[in-house]
Amino acid sequence: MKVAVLGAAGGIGQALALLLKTQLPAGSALSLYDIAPVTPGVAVDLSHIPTAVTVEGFSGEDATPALHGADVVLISAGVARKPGMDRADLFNVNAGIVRNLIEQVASTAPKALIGVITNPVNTTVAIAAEVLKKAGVYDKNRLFGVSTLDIIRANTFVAALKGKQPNEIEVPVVGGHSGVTILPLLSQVEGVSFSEQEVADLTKRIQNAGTEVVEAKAGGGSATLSMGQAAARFGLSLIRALQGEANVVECAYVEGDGEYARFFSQPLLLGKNGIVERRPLGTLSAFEQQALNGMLETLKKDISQGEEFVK
Ligand SMILES: NC(=O)C1=CN([C@@H]2O[C@H](COP(=O)(O)OP(=O)(O)OC[C@H]3O[C@@H](n4cnc5c(N)ncnc54)[C@H](O)[C@@H]3O)[C@@H](O)[C@H]2O)C=CC1
Ligand SMILES: O=C([O-])CC(=O)C(=O)O
Repeated sequence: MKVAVLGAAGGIGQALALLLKTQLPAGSALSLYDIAPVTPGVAVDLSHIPTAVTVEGFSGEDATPALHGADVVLISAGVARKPGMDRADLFNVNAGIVRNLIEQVASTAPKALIGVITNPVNTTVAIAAEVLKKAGVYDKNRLFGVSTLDIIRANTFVAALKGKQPNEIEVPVVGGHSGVTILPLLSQVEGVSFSEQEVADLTKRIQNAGTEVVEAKAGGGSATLSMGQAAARFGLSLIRALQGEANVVECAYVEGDGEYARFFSQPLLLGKNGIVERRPLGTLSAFEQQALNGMLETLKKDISQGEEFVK
């Protein structure tokens, strides 16, 4: 299996590359690309770690040398937030970067499973879909917005509140990946229950967790290490599914049946061709139903901004 990371010299990219170098199955290939000239050096650095995963690094304007034969492409290229900014403020710079990189994926690795990390995810995934469509290679079962960070944060916060081990907790998080569009389904977490106040407070903390990191880093960027971990979890799940493992389920932001919005994060059964089954959201509490209704206008606006950008 070959995994390409685009944006590999950045904060997320380097953390992700390290985790993939140490956790991909033996015999895998890791291919790193970033516009930054340091990228081949990042690959040389990683290549000294004794695992059976080969590493190559490419820099400059052309991503295609990194993409040949890629089974999975994870994209974190672009700019990150500073305090006072919203994820949507990244659109002006990141929309063009994602369009350009997806055009190269479309021409070089059209069958790859693509995970978009670059913000604003609610919009960049719509851009990616439209670019792939224009190129005639769009398959909605192969394109994912990576929202795994919301899930691992939710697991951490719930475990801490309830005195559980973080690995015992799995919170489905649905919707999108910014502000009110992030909706943790706390009513579905097994083995714990919450007061109304706890639900309100936890939901708000999970929705604002990105901003919590941006403010704590005080102008030095946004979440990189936790996002590296989240992207590694998601990328490794894609690889396990591609290799035929059964029952690999992850939430991600994908095109579905449009019941709520064209793109929506929901639990997905993954397989050798990407999404095998979009799982229903299940029973929602009154709080969750209200939050779901309340997010749709924002989410739809974010999506149409991406669609319009490519038109
Ligand atoms: N989906 C999610 O949950 C999360 C998404 N993010 C987003 O991920 C993105 C990256 O964040 P960081 O790694 O912290 O930023 P960073 O600034 O540390 O790294 C970004 C990398 O992208 C590269 N880059 C810029 N333009 C490029 C281009 N045209 N082609 C190739 N590479 C290019 C830069 O050289 C840099 O190495 C941001 O948009 C951020 O908002 C961040 C955290 C969570
Ligand atoms: O908040 C940001 O800008 C980065 C991000 O998406 C997150 O940490 O969830």
